[in-house]
Amino acid sequence: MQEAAKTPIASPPGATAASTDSPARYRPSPLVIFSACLILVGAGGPLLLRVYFVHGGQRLWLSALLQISGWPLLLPPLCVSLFHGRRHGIANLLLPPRLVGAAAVLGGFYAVSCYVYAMGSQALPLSTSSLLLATQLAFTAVFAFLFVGLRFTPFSANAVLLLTIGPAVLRAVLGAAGTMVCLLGMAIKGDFGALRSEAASFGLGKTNYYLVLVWDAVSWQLLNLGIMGLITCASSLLAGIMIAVLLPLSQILAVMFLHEKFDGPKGIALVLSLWGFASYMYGEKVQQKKVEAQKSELLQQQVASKTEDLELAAP
Ligand SMILES: Nc1ncnc2[nH]cnc12
Repeated sequence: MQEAAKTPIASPPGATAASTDSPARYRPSPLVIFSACLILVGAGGPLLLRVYFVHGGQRLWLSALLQISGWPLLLPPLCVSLFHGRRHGIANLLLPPRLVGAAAVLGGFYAVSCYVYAMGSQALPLSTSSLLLATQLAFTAVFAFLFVGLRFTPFSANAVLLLTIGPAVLRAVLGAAGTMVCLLGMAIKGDFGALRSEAASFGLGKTNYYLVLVWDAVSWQLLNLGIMGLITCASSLLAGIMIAVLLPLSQILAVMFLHEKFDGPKGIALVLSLWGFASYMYGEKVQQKKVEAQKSELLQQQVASKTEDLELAAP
């Protein structure tokens, strides 16, 4: 998308390469569409976390764990990728230990950030905590501006190829490290002992208590998988935009399932986020048209110079 437009040498793996002789049209790749859908389905993560608190849940480390612990869901597709990639040599599939170490440290910070998000979700209505989630876009935009103005070289193109497997591995490492921190926090705070009594007194019943926990963990994982997919296949900016799009969706879900009020400021936030999304899409279209126009101009110049050469060479 936007970052891809700045990288004329290689497109990100998920971008549908437009051939030079096809009409100038941008089509998001199936992977990009799939990742965007995962983010929309992942809206269930913040919703179910709020359901947990609204109906009597109180354990903060447990709710941080829910946001992280779905990472084993990545293992089956990861094993399939590794199995398919084995003919390129197992050494090529292993990530450098320093990178794995860095992901593990980040996993620790991730656990703390999930704990803080859980505090927000406990104290605030879903529509307000979603508003905070959407502010990620501002940070993403700044970091995308700082780091992603880089052009693709053969080395970074190779890195993109490696990264098609890398993010899933890194996410699993991040999740495993974060899970350890949350389990430790749960043990210290006595969450394991409190689980049974919390389930027994849960407003929606014992079975629903466990269902809420399981589906919340799954939803958060889908949300984060979608975010990672968009970052890898399109751009971090588009990922940020999609997270911001979760805002109106969360507001609608909050009104429907949690009977939250829909007041003026929330309406303004909703209009602004939809406007921002539309503006991004429009900008993408304009940018893509410019790139395609440059491409076809270049093609015409090449054809003209070839014709000239042929005319000169003719007897
Ligand atoms: N991507 C994310 N954003 C905010 N909170 C989260 N908790 C788990 N994943 C999260």
